[in-house]
Amino acid sequence: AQPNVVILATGGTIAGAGAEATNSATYQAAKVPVDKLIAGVPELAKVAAVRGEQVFQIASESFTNEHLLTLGKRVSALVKQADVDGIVITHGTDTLEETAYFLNLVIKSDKPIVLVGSMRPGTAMSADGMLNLYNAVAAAAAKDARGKGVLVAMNDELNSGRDVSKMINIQTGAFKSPWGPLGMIVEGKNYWFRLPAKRHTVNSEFDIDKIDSLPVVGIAYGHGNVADTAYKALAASGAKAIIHAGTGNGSVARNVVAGLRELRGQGVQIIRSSHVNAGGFVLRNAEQPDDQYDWVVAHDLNPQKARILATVALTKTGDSKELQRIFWEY
Ligand SMILES: NC(=O)C[C@H](N)C(=O)O
Repeated sequence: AQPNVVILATGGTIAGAGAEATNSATYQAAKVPVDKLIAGVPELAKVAAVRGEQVFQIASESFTNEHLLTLGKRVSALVKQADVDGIVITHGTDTLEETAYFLNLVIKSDKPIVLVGSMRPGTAMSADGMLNLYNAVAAAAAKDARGKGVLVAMNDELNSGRDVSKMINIQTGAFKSPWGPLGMIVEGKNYWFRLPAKRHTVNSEFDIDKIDSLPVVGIAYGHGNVADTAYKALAASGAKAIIHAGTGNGSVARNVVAGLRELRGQGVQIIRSSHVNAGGFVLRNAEQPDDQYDWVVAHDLNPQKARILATVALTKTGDSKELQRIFWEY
């Protein structure tokens, strides 16, 4: 019998439509329903018995914590079913890396969960959605994709949902991992080269079935001439942790240090990340005395991924040492 793959559709450009075939960048996201997406790629039937569910129909920049919870709980329920072998999630590309990492942390299953999007709407010349969707379904249907954590299948690559990030906003090769892809997918066949080193899915201490709300975690950007205004505003509006999207090695401007120490004194967790493009790697006690200030470093996670991990971790602990352990391990 064929493997059963469920496609959970959430919107994005892969469900987008533009006025003309020349509109590769000017179009409306989240227009085409999942049944039409599936009907558009009849070859899917060759690799799996596919059925679709429309979970949301939104552009991914509008994803909220509530969307993450709803989607996560649906994925968790489906992977427990004996008649489901793999899950594909169609998703806008803007926050795809966040949702992929979230699911990688909270879904207790080794069944393949594969996120996919496209950079061009289906109405455009050289639209990339059809092939990406075909490859994502083929990847999710394959036994060899099990146990590798949540995956992203785009542009012939299989990337870890933990590492992958949208690196450019136009080209189809937009998704890259700073540490390289796990494998390639060509003509619907997976070729693996490496495995994730960090804890995920079945080896994670987090479980979506036990999470019913997520705390607010904010991100503030480090740059020249910066003040502590944004950090303080985030804390005042209820953020339990603030990700410092820092310069370089998560460095913190002289003008901001005192404000962050004050916020930490009030109980807000301060997490140093970096906004350098090729993947920041923030070292503890380098640039700033984290032990002394009781701050946390985000390791190699970019600011938006650090937000996801902090949000999930804070459902279990408010202890900064525990948070730091979690940032090393996931
Ligand atoms: N390429 C895309 O999917 C971009 C779109 N803004 C989205 O994230 O929904």
